[in-house]
Amino acid sequence: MNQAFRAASEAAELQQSDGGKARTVVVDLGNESQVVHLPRFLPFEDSWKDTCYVASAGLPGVAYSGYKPHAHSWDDYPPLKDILDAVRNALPGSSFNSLLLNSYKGGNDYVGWHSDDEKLYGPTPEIASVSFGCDREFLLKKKPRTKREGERPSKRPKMIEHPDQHSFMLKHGSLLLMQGHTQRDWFHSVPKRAKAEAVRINLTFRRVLK
Ligand SMILES: O=C(O)CCC(=O)C(=O)O
Ligand SMILES: [Fe+2]
Repeated sequence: MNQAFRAASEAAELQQSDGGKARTVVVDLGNESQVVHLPRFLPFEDSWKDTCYVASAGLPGVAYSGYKPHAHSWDDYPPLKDILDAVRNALPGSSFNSLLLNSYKGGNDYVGWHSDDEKLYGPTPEIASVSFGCDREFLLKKKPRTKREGERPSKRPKMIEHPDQHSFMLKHGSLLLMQGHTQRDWFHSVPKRAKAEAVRINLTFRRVLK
């Protein structure tokens, strides 16, 4: 048995001493070949980093919810750069220069109501959201109406009434674009869903102003 196998099977024994809960399986394939399977090598809760931030060089740092993510370079993640290129091709004229990756390990992972209205995205941020993995619902809810600076009361009755809630099922490979005053006037969220068992990865491409 070579060194790597020995290390793996020792780890397997360790796991098996855990009341058999980890269900490590060591399969002797014969002829000095074997496979060791540790389904719970890392605890499910913290086996994967939940977020990752990628940005072009020279941009100011991003901070949200008291969290200041380290800015990785596009060269660190060539597949993410490829997706950025695909998004740019699909949306000519767009100028995304950063990306926030969120992973949802299952239906208990969620993003509460918020808007991405940080100053560094400017007054009308364009945000392109690409989803992979488990389908999850994405909700939009209109913010309570407050009178904006310099706004005069309108005398004309509103002709078009728009609904103040929307729901989108974001499927694997989908693209959702938030534009205009969506961040100023709307909240969005991805609520918990008991039935969503599989992992979902969401990428939001944004433009950080210099
Ligand atoms: O996961 C999603 O679809 C949305 C994520 C989001 O709202 C965010 O990263 O700000
Ligand atoms: Fe968001």
